[in-house]
Amino acid sequence: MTEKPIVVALDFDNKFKALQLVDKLDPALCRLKVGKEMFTLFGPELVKDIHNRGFDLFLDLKFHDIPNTVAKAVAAAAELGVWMVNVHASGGLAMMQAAKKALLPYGDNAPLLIAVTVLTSMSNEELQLLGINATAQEHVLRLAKLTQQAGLDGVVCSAQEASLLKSTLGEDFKLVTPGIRPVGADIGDQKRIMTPSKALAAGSDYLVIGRPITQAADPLAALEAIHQSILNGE
Ligand SMILES: O=c1ccn([C@@H]2O[C@H](COP(=O)(O)O)[C@@H](O)[C@H]2O)c(=O)[nH]1
Repeated sequence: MTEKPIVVALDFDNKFKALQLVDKLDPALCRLKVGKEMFTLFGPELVKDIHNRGFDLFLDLKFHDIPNTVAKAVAAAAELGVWMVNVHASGGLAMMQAAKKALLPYGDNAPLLIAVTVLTSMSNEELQLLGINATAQEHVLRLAKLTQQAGLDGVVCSAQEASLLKSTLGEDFKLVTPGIRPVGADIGDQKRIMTPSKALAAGSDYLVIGRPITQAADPLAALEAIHQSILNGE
């Protein structure tokens, strides 16, 4: 199992409340993710606040634009010193290659660069509505192969695709899986879900978990219960 597989998704509209939670968490036990909501509201200052508290940060901005623009955005993320950054694989091979190239000057200090395949909130039916005549699993595999061809470090997918991707693309290709729901948790808008321990058993390297922790009455207890469920293999 990857060291510190849990990535807590900080989706808050209030920086004070977010940092109150962060201050209760231990950077030795989890990593953090900041996405579009918090970065739009609070910007690079929030990234500094989180780094100052010793956490690895996944900047989940899912860049999707022409190659030149994405390359510059990814380099800007590297300047912030984040641990991981992402683009949309559907932006295409040239875009992903440009993003990868933009990180070369950062050498060993470059963030991990991954690509979103099919959002975990999407079902086979929604793909059909987009004119994609493939199942989510087939489309994830296609985009993950393209991502690997572009030289990226891994993909965002659902844990439901993890065993297929690990066996096809190899152990080193990182699988970052949102759509994680502990037994009994509210599913919300997620469609392709799995429990934390099953996701790890299926081959997920990192579990992105937001509302089951952040919206819990006691977020720290919720996180500890997830750790325990992993240790127990539940
Ligand atoms: O396919 C994707 C890509 C990103 N996400 C992000 O992960 C978290 C999940 O939060 P929950 O509250 O655990 O549902 C959220 O920040 C999404 O933007 C995703 O869910 N699926």
